[in-house]
Amino acid sequence: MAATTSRSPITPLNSQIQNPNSNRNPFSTLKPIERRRNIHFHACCTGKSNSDKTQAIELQKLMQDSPYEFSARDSPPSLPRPLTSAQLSNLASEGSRLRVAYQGVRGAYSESAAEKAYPNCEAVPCEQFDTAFEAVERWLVDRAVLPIENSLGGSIHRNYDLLLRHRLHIVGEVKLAIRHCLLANPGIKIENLTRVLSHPQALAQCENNLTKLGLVREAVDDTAGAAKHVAFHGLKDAGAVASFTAAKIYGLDVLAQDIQDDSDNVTRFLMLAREPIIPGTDKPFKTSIVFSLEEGPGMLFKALAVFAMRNINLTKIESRPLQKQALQTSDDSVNGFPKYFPYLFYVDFEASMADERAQNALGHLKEFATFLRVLGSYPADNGLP
Ligand SMILES: O=C(O)C(=O)C[C@]1(C(=O)O)C=C[C@@H](O)C=C1
Repeated sequence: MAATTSRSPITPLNSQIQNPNSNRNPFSTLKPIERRRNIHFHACCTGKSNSDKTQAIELQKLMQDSPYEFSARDSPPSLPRPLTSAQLSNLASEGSRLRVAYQGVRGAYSESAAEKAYPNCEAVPCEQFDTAFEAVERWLVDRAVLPIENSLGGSIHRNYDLLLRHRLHIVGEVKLAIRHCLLANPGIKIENLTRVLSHPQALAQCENNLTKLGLVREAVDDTAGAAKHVAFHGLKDAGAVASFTAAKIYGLDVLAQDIQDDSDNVTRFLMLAREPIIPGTDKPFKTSIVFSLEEGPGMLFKALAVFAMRNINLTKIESRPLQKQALQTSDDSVNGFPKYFPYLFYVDFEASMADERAQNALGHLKEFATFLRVLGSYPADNGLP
């Protein structure tokens, strides 16, 4: 995978999570155990070493005792420890174990994506997407792997917004084939089910099949969390849409496999880091940017033309409302409402920032964009999902 450049200390974006004495050195002063802003890390991890395994077994016992999510607040000693300088120097060498944050609990697709992106990594579960971003910013982990779009369900808007709010860099992408199963407690049959729990994206990807089964959908934080909930509560009327792996972890039966509405169900995940990678031209690269434009006829057309005229292929465009911007002046509004809403445009294109065409295109775009940020330039995942 792509190597990082030198790992200079970062300043956390939000002063609430910055130690005032930190002097910008994350090792000397950041205290991850003192949780602020209500950060919850799931304490279980994919233990592979002996000590990790012992820890994982202990945590499993605790989880069995309690049907509720086990969080750092409940047991501070099991919080992920800050990286040591020795670990950091190891990170530069091939095959070292990176700590990679993902959203969800064990058995989530995001965990598989993290392991696909970084094969020897220690996948660190986080309750929310924001937590995963913050875990990287606070040097608790090295990377985050987060879903950004799915071939059936479309964009994961929350992560687009978080990409802008946080200052992490996209350092890679990984595509994962998503094969959903309908899971239930042992002995429960499909006809016993009245409702089904899962992540909203997963429910959307199985929309037609779940409608045919007449099941009421209930949204939860992640697919594996749904499986865990069904198992721990011994639910008889509810199933979960989750992975085969989640069925094994939580001891559920697989009532149906491949229940996604289309067999080609692929989610694209982004790999995020504190430092950007140095873009190359030795292999296919992609670049992700976000920009805003003045309101006016043809502005978006003009913006996209900077790529077309240089023969740069766009692979994705997403628009999101520009939040927290003051509403337009009264001259611009009709009956007290703004005449238009300001938008941000997220664009992915097939070129490296090391490519002169990309540099010229962005130079051109800057001439009339009101805001422009490069989110990352990274090797494209053109392999089989
Ligand atoms: O809930 C999970 O298992 C996740 O990893 C999240 C997620 C998503 O947010 O899109 C990831 C892949 C699938 O598309 C469904 C759910």
